[in-house]
Amino acid sequence: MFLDNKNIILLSTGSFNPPTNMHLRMFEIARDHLNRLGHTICGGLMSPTHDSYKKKDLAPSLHRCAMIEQALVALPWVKMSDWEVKQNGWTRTRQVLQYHQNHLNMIITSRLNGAIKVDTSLFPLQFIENLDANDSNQNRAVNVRLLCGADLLESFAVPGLWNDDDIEAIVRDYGLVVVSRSGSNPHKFIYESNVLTKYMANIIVVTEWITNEVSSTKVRRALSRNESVKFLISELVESYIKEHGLYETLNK
Ligand SMILES: Nc1ncnc2c1ncn2[C@@H]1O[C@H](COP(=O)(O)OP(=O)(O)OP(=O)(O)O)[C@@H](O)[C@H]1O
Ligand SMILES: NC(=O)c1ccc[n+]([C@@H]2O[C@H](COP(=O)(O)O)[C@@H](O)[C@H]2O)c1
Ligand SMILES: [Zn+2]
Repeated sequence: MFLDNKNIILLSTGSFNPPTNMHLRMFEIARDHLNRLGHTICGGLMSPTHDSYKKKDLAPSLHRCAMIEQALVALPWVKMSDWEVKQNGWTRTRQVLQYHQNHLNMIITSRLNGAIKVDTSLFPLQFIENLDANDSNQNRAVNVRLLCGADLLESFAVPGLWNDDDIEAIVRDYGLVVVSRSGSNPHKFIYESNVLTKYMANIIVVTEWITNEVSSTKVRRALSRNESVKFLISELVESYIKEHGLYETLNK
């Protein structure tokens, strides 16, 4: 029932419309915290949601993927996964976790057998090299965990947004790493949920003491007003946005 796997890949899902410095910092904050708890962070994944995820002012995934790639130049231990955006429609987060965990298991098995050729590009080279150097099966097992902000956790309570089965499977089979966000109270939220309390051992709450309330919504608003977004998003992402004229006007 409890995830005792120490090797972790952090997977963050979201719109990333556009990716902000806080999306990147979440990975760093989580990695520091989990290292202290004795886990090994083998890598990170950012998985942008499909275009059919109807969200206001959502830029086409082609641009969101390109912006994530630009943002990740500064964070090479995290990779962008375009699997979600390549599907025929929106994919539920449980299935996103499942796909990436299966893919990872396949890589681990194939490296062990040294036989089948599997695409390893989603994961940092260092991680793949470590797999090859490590011949113990036990040490090779890696758990994909969902990395999210506290607002995403709290969205579990929005009626009709998440299947109860999915919530249970996510906390039971994958686990959560939740970064606090001002205005949220993840501990209280866990306490008020029976299923989250049942699996609380699989939920790691990371308090972000250096709070930073940058959000994609605020960045889009600043861009549409022709205000500076310097130090809120990476310079490469900013150049990409300007080059493609993104977020110049917003829907009312
Ligand atoms: N400032 C922040 N603190 C903690 N978590 C954050 C922060 N900004 C984003 N996140 C997390 O990043 C993930 C992706 O979120 P998302 O793409 O919705 O970004 P956002 O900045 O909240 O965008 P939007 O304003 O468009 O909702 C979510 O898990 C969200 O909780
Ligand atoms: N039922 C589900 O699996 C479910 C519901 C709502 C949002 N989500 C995901 O959570 C993320 C939320 O992103 P936003 O905060 O940008 O809306 C997206 O990646 C979305 O696909 C999943
Ligand atoms: Zn959001």
